[in-house]
Amino acid sequence: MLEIISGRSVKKLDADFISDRGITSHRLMENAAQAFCDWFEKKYHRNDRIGICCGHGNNGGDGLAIARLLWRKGFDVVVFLVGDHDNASADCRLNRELLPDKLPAVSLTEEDIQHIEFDFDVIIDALLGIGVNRPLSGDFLALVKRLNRLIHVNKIAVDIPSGLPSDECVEGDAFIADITISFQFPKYSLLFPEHAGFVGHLKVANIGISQPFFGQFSEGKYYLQYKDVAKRHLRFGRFSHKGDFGKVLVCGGSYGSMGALKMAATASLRTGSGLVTCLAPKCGMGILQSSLPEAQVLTGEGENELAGSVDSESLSRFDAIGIGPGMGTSQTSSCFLGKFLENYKGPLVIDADGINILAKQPGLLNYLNENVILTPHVKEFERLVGPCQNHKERLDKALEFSMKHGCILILKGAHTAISLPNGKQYFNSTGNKHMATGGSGDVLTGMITSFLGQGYSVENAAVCGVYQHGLAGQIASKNRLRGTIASDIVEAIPRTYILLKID
Ligand SMILES: NC(=O)C1=CN([C@@H]2O[C@H](COP(=O)(O)OP(=O)(O)OC[C@H]3O[C@@H](n4cnc5c(N)ncnc54)[C@H](O)[C@@H]3O)[C@@H](O)[C@H]2O)[C@H](O)CC1
Ligand SMILES: [K+]
Repeated sequence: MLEIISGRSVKKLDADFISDRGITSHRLMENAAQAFCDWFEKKYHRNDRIGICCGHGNNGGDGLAIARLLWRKGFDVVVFLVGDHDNASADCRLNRELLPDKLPAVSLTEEDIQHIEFDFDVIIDALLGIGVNRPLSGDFLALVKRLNRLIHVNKIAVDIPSGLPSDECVEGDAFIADITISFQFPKYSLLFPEHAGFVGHLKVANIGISQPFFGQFSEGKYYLQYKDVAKRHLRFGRFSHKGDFGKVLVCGGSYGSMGALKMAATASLRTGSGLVTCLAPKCGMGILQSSLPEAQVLTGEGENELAGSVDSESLSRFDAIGIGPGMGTSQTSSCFLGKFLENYKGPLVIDADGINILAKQPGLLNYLNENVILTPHVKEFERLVGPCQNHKERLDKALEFSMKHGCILILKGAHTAISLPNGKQYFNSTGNKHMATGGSGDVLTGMITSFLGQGYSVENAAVCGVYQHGLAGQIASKNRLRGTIASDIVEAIPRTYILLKID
């Protein structure tokens, strides 16, 4: 797993790594530049015209090293220098001295920036990195604004788009990148939805700092990787039977919202559950039986919404339960949820209207425990904890909530955050914008419920569910783009197992 550490710890991390390995800071910068160029070379052509904008700190140093390496490989490169290069950082200065004589390097003043022509196919932003300590102004601001106005140019940020602080929300302007190549781990603020428009597509480049080094600086925040997820999966043997794959119950649905329950139940089946039962109001019987013949259907007391109660003995027959999709938030459904929480203490996912009911009846929060996973999207989360000013505050509150109530909280979004009661937070690296479609959350509920039913720990069910849900979204949207619907995500779940090499 990639540790996400704060900007203020990066300098110390670099210094410790350098002294431990007996290398120079220049070498580490060279590694960073090389990692960038290895990626760049695969994507761009020698006849692309490349402008590299370099500040006077180490981010600028990275830019200058990148310019030299690309030039040596035969790329058409021009360097623009901005900032106080008379007082540049040592490695920035050294890389400036190492620039080949023939490589054009132009110092820009605020005045030049307004008039100079930027006729490039690619702009590389190495103006400011994690050392930014104030909003952009002067020549930096002028250049960033100018670059942001350029069209038909591919814009790439080195480490972080210039102007974005590494751990906080931006104030003022920042470089708008199509792609951000962040070194070693994604800087925390690159995961904020407020910054999505600046970051573009996020890639992480390994610059050779080993994981044990990160361990010493751990702040309990991690970016999920393929291999971290694969190893959390349980393996089933040749003689496994459907009982081993778990019996799960998905509860919810109401008149006009039965599709949500159907989606969750189908996702449980596609994730591998041995037996899936739906518990719905009476109006759901025909719909569910005919649209999902593989599932069993139980109906509760209510005609159009879940009503009354189910005794604890009946509930204890299931290995895991998911509750909430499409259930509505009426008084009747709220009473149903209250009685359900009183009677069921096993592995549980609460989603959608289940969460909305908890928000309306905070007394029910007392039923949360270490077996429970909550999966709110941003609006549901704010109903639960109150309005937040920005995503950073949301993430802090999510962790607080999880620690206070002893349950797992999954805050859904572009980099879904899984908060654990032990204070750790995992950030998802899979998924894309095409998953922002009705029913996508119900699919996640079904997947996590399925993993719980298969005997995964709550943490592993949450991690595998979130990661694989994103992967299924990527597969589903590959040839459908904005035409992707939630059922396509369900259909793609089996292929995530192929990618993860898990049968
Ligand atoms: N392990 C790694 O991740 C490595 C990262 N590297 C790169 O180094 C930068 C961080 O470098 P640093 O010198 O600390 O900071 P900056 O380059 O961002 O520049 C700081 C410099 O700029 C001044 N400054 C701050 N804010 C502003 C502003 N708004 N306007 C103008 N000037 C500003 C500040 O006073 C300093 O003088 C990291 O992001 C990576 O790109 C290394 O290459 C090695 C490994
Ligand atoms: K940058």
